[in-house]
Amino acid sequence: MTELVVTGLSAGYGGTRVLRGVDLAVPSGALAAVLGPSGCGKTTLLRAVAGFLRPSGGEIRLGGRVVSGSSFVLPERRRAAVVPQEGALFPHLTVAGNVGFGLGRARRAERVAEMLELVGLGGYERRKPAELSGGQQQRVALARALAPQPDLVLLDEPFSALDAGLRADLRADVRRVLRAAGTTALLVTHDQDEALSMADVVAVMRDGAVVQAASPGEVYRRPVDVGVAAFVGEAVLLPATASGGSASSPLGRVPLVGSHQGDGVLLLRPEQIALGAAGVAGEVLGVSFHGHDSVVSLVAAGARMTARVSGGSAWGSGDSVCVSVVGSAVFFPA
Ligand SMILES: Nc1ncnc2c1ncn2[C@@H]1O[C@H](COP(=O)(O)OP(=O)(O)OP(=O)(O)O)[C@@H](O)[C@H]1O
Repeated sequence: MTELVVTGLSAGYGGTRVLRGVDLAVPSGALAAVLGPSGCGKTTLLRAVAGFLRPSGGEIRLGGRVVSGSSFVLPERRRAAVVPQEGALFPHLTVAGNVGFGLGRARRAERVAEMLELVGLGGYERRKPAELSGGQQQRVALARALAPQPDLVLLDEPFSALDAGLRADLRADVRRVLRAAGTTALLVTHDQDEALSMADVVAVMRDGAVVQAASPGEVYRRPVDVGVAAFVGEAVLLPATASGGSASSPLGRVPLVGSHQGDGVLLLRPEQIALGAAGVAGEVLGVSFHGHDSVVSLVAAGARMTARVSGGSAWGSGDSVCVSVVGSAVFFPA
């Protein structure tokens, strides 16, 4: 059982502080995605957990053992494996040589075969990395990371170099492989789709701290503030005045999650904005088609917003529409 618990972690480079009190708990066997804008400290957190960086304060526990804090455990003694962005394979070694690198001789061949089977690359043992696609190379990198049976796998934007289709396939595969191995994992990404679709826990970072860590559904539906709301998924933010379980807004009275009083901001998601026969009058500003759905930008009662409608949109620029709200909104007091 390898729970990862990070408490009040501070770290930086030279005199510059990057992590400012990071708190994060990843249950044993869970995958946590660390999501945040460029430069917020995601990779720095991963490097501190791996042991490549000595934190200036706070604590990291791995499976109950302090690896950073009152004592400092060297990276090679942490039983953590890193899967970097790309280019991590030894080019002169075969696939089998890469996966078996660092394994004891006794069970090496058996373990290599087992790992390659797990990542769907049985039969590729003799290939060189240059003879593999980008996605296959990342699978080999994952197989190599898992081969020594680490307690924790650290993935640093492992899909960023791949095209969209391959990325989606590989995400699902990596999730399956990590679950099958029962390994606790930390995935650094700036891709919200990746975080929401893969993770058990999404940790949103901002300015060197975790501002919310919860299940993907919780972070999407109950973001802790407007910043998280706008960063995770698309947000429709409307001025509103709350009284009890509902609020008055440009789209009329909207039911709220919880009870509030006074002025603030309403959060709705584009799929909660319905275009139909009833509601507040609005005008379509533009439509972007995405295959499975379309995003309609519009203005209603002086407020700009976007609606997500399934399939091809029946609307076009300049059309008059009636706008209503589906479900309840999160309210952030001013
Ligand atoms: N080796 C280093 N020396 C000095 N400063 C660094 C070093 N590595 C990163 N930084 C700085 O630390 C801050 C956080 O960097 P980090 O790589 O952790 O961010 P990130 O959230 O992973 O960003 P990205 O999504 O762009 O990879 C940035 O301001 C960066 O410039």
